[in-house]
Amino acid sequence: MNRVEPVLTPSEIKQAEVRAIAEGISGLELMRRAGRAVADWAERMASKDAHILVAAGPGQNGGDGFVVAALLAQRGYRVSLALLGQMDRLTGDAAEAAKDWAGSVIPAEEAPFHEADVIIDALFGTGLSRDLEGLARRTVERMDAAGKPILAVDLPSGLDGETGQARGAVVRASRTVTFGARKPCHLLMPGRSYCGPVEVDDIGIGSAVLAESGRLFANQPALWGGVLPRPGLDSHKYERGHTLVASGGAARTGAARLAARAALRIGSGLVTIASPPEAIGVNAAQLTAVMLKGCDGPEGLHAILTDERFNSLVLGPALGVHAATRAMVAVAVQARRSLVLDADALTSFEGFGSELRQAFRHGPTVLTPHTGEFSRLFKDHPDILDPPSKVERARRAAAYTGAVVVLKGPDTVIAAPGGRAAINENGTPYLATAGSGDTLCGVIAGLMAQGLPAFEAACAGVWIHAEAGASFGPGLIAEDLADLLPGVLRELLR
Ligand SMILES: NC(=O)C1=CN([C@@H]2O[C@H](COP(=O)(O)OP(=O)(O)OC[C@H]3O[C@@H](n4cnc5c(N)ncnc54)[C@H](OP(=O)(O)O)[C@@H]3O)[C@@H](O)[C@H]2O)[C@@H](O)CC1
Ligand SMILES: Nc1ncnc2c1ncn2[C@@H]1O[C@H](COP(=O)(O)OP(=O)(O)O)[C@@H](O)[C@H]1O
Ligand SMILES: [K+]
Repeated sequence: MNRVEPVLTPSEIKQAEVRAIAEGISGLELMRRAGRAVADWAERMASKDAHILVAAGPGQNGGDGFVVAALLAQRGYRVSLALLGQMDRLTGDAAEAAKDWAGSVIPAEEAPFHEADVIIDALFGTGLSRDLEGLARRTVERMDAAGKPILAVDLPSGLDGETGQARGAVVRASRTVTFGARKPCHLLMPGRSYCGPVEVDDIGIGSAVLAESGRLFANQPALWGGVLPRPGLDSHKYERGHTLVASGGAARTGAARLAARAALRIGSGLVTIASPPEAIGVNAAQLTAVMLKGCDGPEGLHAILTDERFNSLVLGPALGVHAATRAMVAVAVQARRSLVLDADALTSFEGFGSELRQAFRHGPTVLTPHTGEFSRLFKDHPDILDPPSKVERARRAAAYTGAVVVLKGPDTVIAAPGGRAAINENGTPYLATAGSGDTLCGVIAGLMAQGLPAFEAACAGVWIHAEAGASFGPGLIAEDLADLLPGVLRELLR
């Protein structure tokens, strides 16, 4: 299993750079290594007679560009360099690196992007601090419109390194070479879609990066693979947990069954559907290994939960948006079982979001809203909804509720109340299909039933669910997902 991959924000990578410099390497040497890493990748993109155009910006990202230009010229390429800004305004290591470049410097407004075979985008990196306007914006737009292969230095210019949002205009890169660690913009949408494949070059700051990391990670098996449940030789089913999934009324039972089957497939020893009396017949007709119990509203749930063996619950899928659903959540919270809340269990709190303040701090709880549910749930909380970073929004929701928050989408973010967070990236758009979220709830609840802590269960559940979907691809429907889980588990547990 590979190592846990930290993701560093622009300010954290800056700290790591400072730390590395304090430990003895010079800033200029870091810049030279960064430039060399980019030049090596440029060589893989360009034929020997290629014309390579480096677009350098006014800061240290531009400094990297000067190093790349000088190296590629030394290696025999036809290289031109266009500068956004003035040579005599370059500062720090960039001013030093610019001395390596003996060629002419073309003003950015005259950069011949159309004549290049490969463009090196060294306009802006982690230091972009506001929306692009005027010449900076026009330069990014012209570079993009040229339709040439673009190799981005650190990140595609115009992307906000922390949020992954476009700031006015963005370069669409064919490949990106970044330094030390990936930044949030390489994983979050829409940023990820502008980067192309992202190469991380250590440039000698690996240990400094690790020292500055600790709060944000790429969601990969290395993060949670070590705690995945493995039944012992003498395990019996109750040791593998008993998941309870609440079903909706007679016309709304499918979502619960999707969640229940997924919980069973991921390894929960037993799974029971708690069904309203009028839906027992419908549910019974379609269940085999999953068990069934009558459950009439909050009182019914309370009665079932007197059996301590139900250790993990799913509430929400097709449960109905009303006060009774809120009351069922209250019963579940009182019972202090592992709890996954989704869909209607979240939407029922629209306008009642304040009731969630620290509501889940006593028991392991995971909330799995998609963007719409998230906005409804916290509509009276601009402090949670407003931050431009999806990671920050999920973290604030987690801190507010005391639950692990899984903010779903193509770049699902999982955040714990203490600030630990992970970004998922192994999904497929084919997961955008009805009932796929219900299955995810079952996977997470089934993992918690087997003893995984909420954050690890949520991270593992999101990754496994996405991997299952991606392994199927086109034509995927939610019914397929549970039966794809064994294949993913088999690989993970090898
Ligand atoms: N960290 C590391 O380990 C290493 C980092 N390295 C490299 O350093 C890069 C970070 O350098 P950086 O901090 O100088 O930032 P950078 O992206 O060049 O931009 C700042 C410049 O842009 C300007 N500016 C900003 N916004 C603007 C706008 N909207 N429109 C117009 N101008 C705007 C801003 O000017 P000002 O805001 O002062 O007006 C300033 O001049 C990093 O991405 C990596 O490539 C490597 O060399 C080695 C190891
Ligand atoms: N474009 C996408 N790429 C990857 N995963 C996606 C994409 N769109 C949706 N998903 C995933 O599909 C699932 C959809 O869940 P949800 O919106 O709750 O669906 P439903 O309510 O129909 O069950 C989530 O796990 C989400 O992360
Ligand atoms: K760049």
